[in-house]
Amino acid sequence: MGRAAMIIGMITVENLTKRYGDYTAVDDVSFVCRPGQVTGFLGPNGAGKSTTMRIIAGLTPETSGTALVGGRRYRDIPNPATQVGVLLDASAQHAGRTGREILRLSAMTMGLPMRRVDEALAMVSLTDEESGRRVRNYSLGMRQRLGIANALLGDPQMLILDEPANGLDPAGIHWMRTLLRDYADRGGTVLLSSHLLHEIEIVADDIVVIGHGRIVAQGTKQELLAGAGTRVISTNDEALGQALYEAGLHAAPAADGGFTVDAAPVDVGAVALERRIQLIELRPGDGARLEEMFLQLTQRTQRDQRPAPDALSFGGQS
Ligand SMILES: Nc1ncnc2c1ncn2[C@@H]1O[C@H](COP(=O)(O)OP(=O)(O)OP(=O)(O)O)[C@@H](O)[C@H]1O
Repeated sequence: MGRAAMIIGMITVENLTKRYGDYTAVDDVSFVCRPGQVTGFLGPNGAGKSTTMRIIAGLTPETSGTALVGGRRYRDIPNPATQVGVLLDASAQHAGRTGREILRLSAMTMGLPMRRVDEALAMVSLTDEESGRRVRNYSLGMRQRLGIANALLGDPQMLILDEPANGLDPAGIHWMRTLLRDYADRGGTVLLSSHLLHEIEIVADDIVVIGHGRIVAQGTKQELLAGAGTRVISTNDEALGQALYEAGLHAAPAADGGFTVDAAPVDVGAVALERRIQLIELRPGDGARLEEMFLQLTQRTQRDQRPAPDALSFGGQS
């Protein structure tokens, strides 16, 4: 494949840095979002997700580095909304207009036929009655749906969504996941941010974790979860802990009983078998370590300290 074919539909962020005075909001960030994949952009509040996405969407100038969509800077793309759909702040939509008016204006700006407005409204399940109401009377969930409709209006190849699940109820969140999965399965590229690990874990193929402006982990979901070791619970955890220790395996007690062990399930099972310890549960770890890392990151953020990036580096390449 030639370089031109490779970059179609890719979002490429390279050594991106954004400083506000002395404060570095985004610090040498690099990652790639690929067609057919949902890339989850995960980080606690204030980590730099929105700033990175605003730079990608051409709304905030970078201090250094590059952010390209389909090989070009956003502001160099003619009629960009037909290439990349963006939802950054659902509450920023004009409160005095109706949902339908907002979409009609966008369609006109993009030179799209008005039937796209109905198609986009149908895609996000906003009824005629709802789309005829003024946005100031919308719930946050309805604003998110309208924002997603706006992002999808130009039938773009790429989507950039900042915390789109905010304000959605469980059914709404399920609906959005299905929509994003289908969109990616049809070859679309999705960059999706969230401050909730669980939300990202369910829908994303690739995960980029950011804290204090820096990437602290990135890779495919499998890669990041593969490092999660083995979860084991037995009828005699005291004996199991001793046996694992003697076998030279590092085992950390888990909050809900048993251990998370830095080894493959087959090795943990072998130790238990040798000591005739009955197991109740033996399975690959479920991202506990990713969760632990993310929790540390969140706690550090709340204490407003800078983390030592090395102490947090995890799994795949960073
Ligand atoms: N215009 C600005 N001037 C000064 N500092 C800013 C500006 N915009 C963002 N910041 C700071 O940059 C940091 C990153 O903010 P950003 O909004 O990108 O984080 P985030 O990961 O999107 O968080 P959240 O989940 O809370 O939206 C924050 O500390 C924020 O206060």
